[in-house]
Amino acid sequence: MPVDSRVSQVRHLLRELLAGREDPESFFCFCVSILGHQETRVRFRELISPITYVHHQLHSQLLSIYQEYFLRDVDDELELALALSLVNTNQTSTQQPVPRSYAQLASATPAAPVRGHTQGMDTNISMGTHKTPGWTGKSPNVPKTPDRPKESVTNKTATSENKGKAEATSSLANDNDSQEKLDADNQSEMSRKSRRRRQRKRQQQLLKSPSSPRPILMWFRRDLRLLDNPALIGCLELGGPVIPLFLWNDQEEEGPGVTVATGGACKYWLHQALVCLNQALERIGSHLLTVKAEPSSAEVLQRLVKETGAGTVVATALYEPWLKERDEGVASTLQQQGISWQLHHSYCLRDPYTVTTQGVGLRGIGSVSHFMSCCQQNPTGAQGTPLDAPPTLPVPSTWPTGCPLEQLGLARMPRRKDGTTVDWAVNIRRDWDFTEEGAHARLEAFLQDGVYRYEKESGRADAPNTSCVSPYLHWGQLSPRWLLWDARAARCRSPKFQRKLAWRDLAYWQLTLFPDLPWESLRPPYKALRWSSERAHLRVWQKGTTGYPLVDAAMRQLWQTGWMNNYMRHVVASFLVAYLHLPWQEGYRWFQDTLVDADVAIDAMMWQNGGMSGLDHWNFVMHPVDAAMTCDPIGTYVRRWCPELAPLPDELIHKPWKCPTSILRRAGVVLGQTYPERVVTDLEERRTQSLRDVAEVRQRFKEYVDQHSGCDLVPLPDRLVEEALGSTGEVLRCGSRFLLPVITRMEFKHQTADPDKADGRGNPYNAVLKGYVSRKRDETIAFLNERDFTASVMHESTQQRERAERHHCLLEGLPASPSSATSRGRPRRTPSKDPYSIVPGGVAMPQR
Ligand SMILES: Cc1cc2nc3c(=O)[nH]c(=O)nc-3n(C[C@H](O)[C@H](O)[C@H](O)COP(=O)(O)OP(=O)(O)OC[C@H]3O[C@@H](n4cnc5c(N)ncnc54)[C@H](O)[C@@H]3O)c2cc1C
Repeated sequence: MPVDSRVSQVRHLLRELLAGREDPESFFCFCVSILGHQETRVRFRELISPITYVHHQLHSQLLSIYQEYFLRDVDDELELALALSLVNTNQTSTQQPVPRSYAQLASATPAAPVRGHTQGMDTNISMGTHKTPGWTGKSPNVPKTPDRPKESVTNKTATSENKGKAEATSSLANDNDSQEKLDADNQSEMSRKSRRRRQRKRQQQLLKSPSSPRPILMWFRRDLRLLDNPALIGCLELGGPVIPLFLWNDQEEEGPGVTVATGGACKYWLHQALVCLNQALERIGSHLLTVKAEPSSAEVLQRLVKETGAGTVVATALYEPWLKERDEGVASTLQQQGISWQLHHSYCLRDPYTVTTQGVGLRGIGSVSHFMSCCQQNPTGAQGTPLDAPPTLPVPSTWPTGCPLEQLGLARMPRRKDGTTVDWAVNIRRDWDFTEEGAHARLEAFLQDGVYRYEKESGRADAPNTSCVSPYLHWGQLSPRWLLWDARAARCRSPKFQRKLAWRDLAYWQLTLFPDLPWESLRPPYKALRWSSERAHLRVWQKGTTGYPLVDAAMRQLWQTGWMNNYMRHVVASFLVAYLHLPWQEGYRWFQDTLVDADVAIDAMMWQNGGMSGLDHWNFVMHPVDAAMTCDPIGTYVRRWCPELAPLPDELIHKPWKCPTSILRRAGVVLGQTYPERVVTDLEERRTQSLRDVAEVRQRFKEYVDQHSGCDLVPLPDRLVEEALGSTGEVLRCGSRFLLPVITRMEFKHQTADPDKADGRGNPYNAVLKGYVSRKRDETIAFLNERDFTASVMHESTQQRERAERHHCLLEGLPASPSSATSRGRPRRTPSKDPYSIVPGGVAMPQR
C-alpha cells in the first residue's frame, strides 16, 4: 500500500482516538503496524502535531509512548548507552529494533531546503516500508507513565529539549485551528507549505503587535548547526524573534596559557563554516550577524542587548575552564541588567563538570574504561533524542549592526612581495565540504562502508576506514548525540567507534580537572626531562622531510589537508618524542596550528599521553618503519604523499636507505637530493637515550615515584581530593597536597630500578611496537603478561634442563657442556621476580 494511504489510515485512527474509541497505546501500536517501524519513527510526531494544543495532555501521552518506544536499546548497546547516559538508567532493555539512521533518512529526502537532513524527516520522505521484526499486532510493552528524558539546560525552567521541529515551531501557530489543521494536513505536501506560510504570518504579527516578546540573542559558538541544536530550539521555545550571532575575540579563545586554541587551519575552517551557517540560516529566512568582540564579548553583548531590546541570551556551553569563566562573567553582567542567560549542553555527551569518580575510585584514572565506569556509576539523566532543524526562524524587525565576516580575519592569507596571495588552503578546500550537510554525508558514507573495517583496520592510512568527522564535531556542525544515534542505528555497529565519543568526553573531563593540560606536563618529574632544542629537527618533522617515508607522508598530509588518521598521529608523535627527543608541547602546538580538527582538550590529552606525562601515557612506541606493516603495507600511502619515492618496490619503500644503488638509480631517487637523508639514523640508540633520561628524572624526583608499586605519582586536583576523601575543602585549607599513583610503563619502572644497565636494550619491557596491535588496552596488557609468562616458563624449563646436565657432568666427572656454559651468563628476558607488576592502587597518599 502506498505511504500516503497508510498515513491517511493513521489519521483516521487519530480521529477515532480523539473521539474516545481508541486508547493511546493501541493507537501507537496500530501506527507501528500500519506504517512500520521506521515510518512511525519519522512521521509520528508530525502526525500528532495537530492536537498539540487542543488535546495537550493526550499529545504529551502519545509523545511519551513514542519516546519510550524508540529510546529502548538492544542489550549489546546497553552498557555503552548507560555509560554515556543515553537512556534513563531505570529503563530495562528489551529486544526492540533500533531506529534507522537519521542520515539515511536525510539522504532519502528528495528536495529538502536544508540540502538533505531534516526538512524531509517530518514530511516528504519516500521510503520503503520497514516492518517491525516479530511484530504481532500486540501492544508494545510501554509503561503508562514513562519517564521523559531529562533536559540539560542551565538557568532555565521546564522546557523540553526533546520536542521536535513540529512542536518547537508550532508554538507560533494559531492555537484555535487544530482541527482545521488536521484536515489541512491530509493534503500532505500542500499542508507543509501552507503551515509555513501561516507560521511566518504569525511571526510577523507577533513582531508588529505592541506586546511582542523581546528578541533573543542566539550566540553561536561551537554549535554551528541547525540540526539537533538544543540552544536554537530553546530560542524558539521562548517565542520571540531570534537574532543569530557570532562573536570573535582571539584572546578570550586563547585563554591564560599557550593553547594555540584556534590555529591557522582551524580558523580557516571556522570561516568557511560560518559562511555555510549563514547560508543555512538564510534558507530559513534569517541570517548570521558577525561581530568583533572588542573589547570583550561581555561588552559587545551588552551593546547588542541595548540596541535590540533583547531579553535573553542563549548559548551552548563550552567547557574549557577559561571559556567557562568568561561565560560566568558574561552571565553575571547580563543578569545584573535583568537579562536572562540560558546555557544548553550539547557539545559533549556529558557535561564534564558533572562527571565524578564517586563509587568508582581513582584506580585506572585517565583510561577510557575508568571514565565510562564513572559515567555509568553516576548517571546524570538521559540525553534524549536528536532534534530536528527549525524550518523557519522568527526575525527581528530591525537588525543590530555587525561587521562583514572577512573583518574577523579568520581566513587571512599571507601576501607575497608582488602582492599575490599565498593560498595555503587550496587543498583543504579541495578535500573538505564545510557545510553541515557535508558532515552528514561523511558520516553516512562511513556508516555504509568504513565502519565494517573499523574494528580491525581503523589504523590503515591507505584506506578511508575512519569517519573523518572530527572537524565537524569540533565546530559543532555535527552533534555527538546525532553521531551516536546514527552509529547505533547503523547495520554494523562498531563498539570501538561508539567508544570514541567517550574518549572525546574524557578529554574534556581531563581539561576541566587539569586546566594546564595544554602546556604543563601532568607528571612533575617529566618537566625536567632533558629535551632536545634542535630546531632543525623540529623543522624537518614539521615539513615532512625527516627521511622516514611514513612520518614524512603523514606530516605532508597534515600540512596539505589539515588532517591525518589517529594511527598516523601516534606514529608522528612517537617519532617526535621518542626518537627526536623534542618536547611534546612542540608537537601539540604544531598540530593545533595545522589540524582542521585542532581541539585543545583532545590534542593536549593525546600529546601528554604521547609525551609520557599524561594520565594514561602510552604503553608503546611506534617504530617509524615497522608501523608501516600495519598502516601502509604496500606503500600506497607513502606513494601518494611522497611521490618522489613512488617507483621504489613495495618492500623497500618505507626504508629507501636500504635500497641497493641500482634500484635507487632506476627509480630516479637520489638520497639527500630528491628525497632527504634520515634526520637520525640509530633509532635504537635514540630510544635507549630517551629511556635513560626518564630513569634519571624518576631517580631525581623520587617523591613522585611510589616506592611500593614503582608507579609515577601525580598531584591530585582539588576536585578529586574532595571526591576521594569526601572532604569539603579542609584538606586544601591546611595546604596538604595529595598524590595519586597512575598507570606507568613497565619499561620505565624497570629502567628506574636498574639504571646502571646503561644499555636499554636489556630492558625486557621494550615498548616499541613491531607492527600492528589493534587490541584494546586491557587485552594488550593481558597479551604481554601471557607472553612474559610463557617466556618465564620456557626459561624455567631450560634452566631445569641445564641444571640436570650440570649435575650429570659433575657426577660423571665430565667437563661442563658448552650450552650450559654459555647460557649461564645470558641475561634473563623476563625478571624472575617482578616487583613492579602491581597495578596502581588508586589511593591518594599524602606527600612524603
Ligand atoms: C597526538 C594526537 C593528537 C590528536 N589531536 C586531536 C585533535 O586535535 N582533535 C581531535 O578531534 N582529535 C585528535 N586526536 C584524536 C584522533 O586522532 C582524531 O579524533 C581522529 O583521528 C579524527 O578522525 P576521525 O573523525 O576519522 O576519527 P574516528 O576514529 O572516526 O572517531 C570519531 C570521533 O571520535 C573522536 N575521537 C576519536 N579518537 C579520539 C581520541 N583518541 N580522543 C578523543 N576523541 C577521539 C573524534 O571526535 C572523532 O572525530 C589526536 C590523536 C593523537 C594521537
